[in-house]
Amino acid sequence: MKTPIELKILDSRIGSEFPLPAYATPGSAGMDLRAMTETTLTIVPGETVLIPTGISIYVADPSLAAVILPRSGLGHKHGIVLGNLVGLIDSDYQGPLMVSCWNRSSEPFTIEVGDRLAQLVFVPVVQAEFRLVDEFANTDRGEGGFGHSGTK
Ligand SMILES: O=c1ccn([C@H]2C[C@H](O)[C@@H](COP(=O)(O)OP(=O)(O)OP(=O)(O)O)O2)c(=O)[nH]1
Ligand SMILES: [Mg+2]
Repeated sequence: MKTPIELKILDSRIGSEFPLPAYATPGSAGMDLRAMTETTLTIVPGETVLIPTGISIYVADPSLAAVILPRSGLGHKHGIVLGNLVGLIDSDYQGPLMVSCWNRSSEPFTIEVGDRLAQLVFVPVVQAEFRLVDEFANTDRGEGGFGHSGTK
C-alpha cells in the first residue's frame, strides 16, 4: 500500500516533457528528482548550486518526512553530491523542492535540463519530548563513543 502525498507541479515541463518522480522498480526506496533549470548548467569544481525540481510536496503527516539523498552513480563517479549532504523535507513544508548540488570533484560537471540529479525517500519520524533527569540508567557503553572501542 503506497502512502498518498500531495504534489504540485510548479514547472509545466514536469508531467509533459519529463515524468513525475516515480519509483523505477517495485523495490525502489527512492524516486529520482530532475533538474528543472532553464538551460544546461555547468557546475565548476567546488561550486554549489541550488537547483529547482519543478515540484512541491506537502507531506502533511508529522510522523513522516522526506529526505533528499545523492544518487550513488553521480556521487561516486562524478563527485556530484548534495551541498547539505542530506536534504530534510519537513512535513509542514510547502515550498519548492530544491536540490543543493555540490561538485566536490576536480572536473566541471554539466547538467542538462531534466537530468535525474538526486533522489527523494519518504521516512517515518518520531517526534520526541524531552524529560529532564539527573542520572541515566547505567549501560555497558556508558559515555564511550567516537571510536572508543577501536577498529579491530
Ligand atoms: O535539500 C533540501 C533541504 C530542505 N529543503 C526545504 C524543505 C525543508 O522543510 C526546508 C527547510 O529545511 P531545513 O530545516 O533543513 O533548513 P533550515 O536551514 O533549518 O531552514 P528553516 O529555517 O527554513 O527551517 O527547506 C529543500 O527543498 N531541499
Ligand atoms: Mg530548519
